[in-house]
Amino acid sequence: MRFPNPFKLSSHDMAIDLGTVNTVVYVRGRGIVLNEPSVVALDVTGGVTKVQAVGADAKLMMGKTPDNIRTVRPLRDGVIADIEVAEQMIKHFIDKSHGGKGWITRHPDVAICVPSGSTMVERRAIRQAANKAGAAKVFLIEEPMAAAIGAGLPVTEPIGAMVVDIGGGTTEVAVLSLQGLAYSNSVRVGGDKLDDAITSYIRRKHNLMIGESTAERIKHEIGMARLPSDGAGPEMRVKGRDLVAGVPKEIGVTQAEVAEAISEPIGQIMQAVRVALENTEPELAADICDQGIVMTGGGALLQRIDEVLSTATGLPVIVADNALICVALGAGHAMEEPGFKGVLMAA
Ligand SMILES: Nc1ncnc2c1ncn2[C@@H]1O[C@H](COP(=O)(O)OP(=O)(O)OP(=O)(O)O)[C@@H](O)[C@H]1O
Repeated sequence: MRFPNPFKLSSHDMAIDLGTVNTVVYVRGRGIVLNEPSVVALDVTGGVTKVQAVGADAKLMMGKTPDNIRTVRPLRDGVIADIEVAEQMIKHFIDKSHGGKGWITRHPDVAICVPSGSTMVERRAIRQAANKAGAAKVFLIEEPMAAAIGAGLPVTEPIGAMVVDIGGGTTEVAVLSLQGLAYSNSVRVGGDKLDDAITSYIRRKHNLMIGESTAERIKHEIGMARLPSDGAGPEMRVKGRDLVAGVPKEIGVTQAEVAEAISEPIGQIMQAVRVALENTEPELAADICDQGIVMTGGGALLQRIDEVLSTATGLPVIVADNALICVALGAGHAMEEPGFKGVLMAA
């Protein structure tokens, strides 16, 4: 097993949070250099598959492509679902992070974040994809550990800390102490499940079919983890296809409806945290009682989710600064700082 020696590392070395929804890249000495959707658009004309666009450009095409173009998200639930497309995406992002030129003259060492609940097979797939994309050495770091380092928690000390990282595909709940995971649980419920719940609710209640991007926009604009205290809350105009008449239609959706729609997946996330607390050793539980719970990931930005978690657990809850990039920041610091080297796993 070899860990990256910080004195030998070159400025090409990087940490990648390869997320289900977003990929964030940290380059040694430069910090976060890229934050783009994990989406690839493929041109499949005449049986030959070519990459048409990656990242933000590909996301713009989602749900709007002609027959010969397919948009693909190569990760599902935090792990690789389509290895060939994932490789192309990683290669594109590595290349772009170095300005699109020259990096290939010195292959970088790469630290990649993996869900704590991922299997050996899933981890091997990530390592292979990174190697084929041009990485020299690949190190893995568990997402909750990276999130905790990125959030500035005292992971090297004998103090228990709890992190709840709500991503697009998974929610990671972990208790950390002394650079290790004392408890971890990864449930395959995250922002995507909230979007799906909004889509099904609007289909059922309003007979309107909406696209993935519209569901996500509704969540960002008026999504709330609990029913608004002032009645139905604000309304958003939403467009889609009427399932009965088969024509485009616009309706109004209220904040209370969205809160009702997402209540089930929110409940599943709360349940995962309760299970984690039940399984935490008493001394660590005492520390968590003092320090509270830190939330990271894009899902932590859902309005009032911190309040819901605090009510469900009776503990103080803090949403980390930079919640969306915490994992990549933490993985980057783990590569750069010798004090954290114990958290990197040789893949
Ligand atoms: N303001 C917001 N309100 C609600 N949800 C949000 C907000 N901002 C981002 N999100 C959601 O956060 C999710 C993306 O978070 P993040 O980038 O942490 O996930 P990821 O790393 O791609 O996923 P995973 O860790 O599961 O692989 C998306 O579902 C997105 O819709």
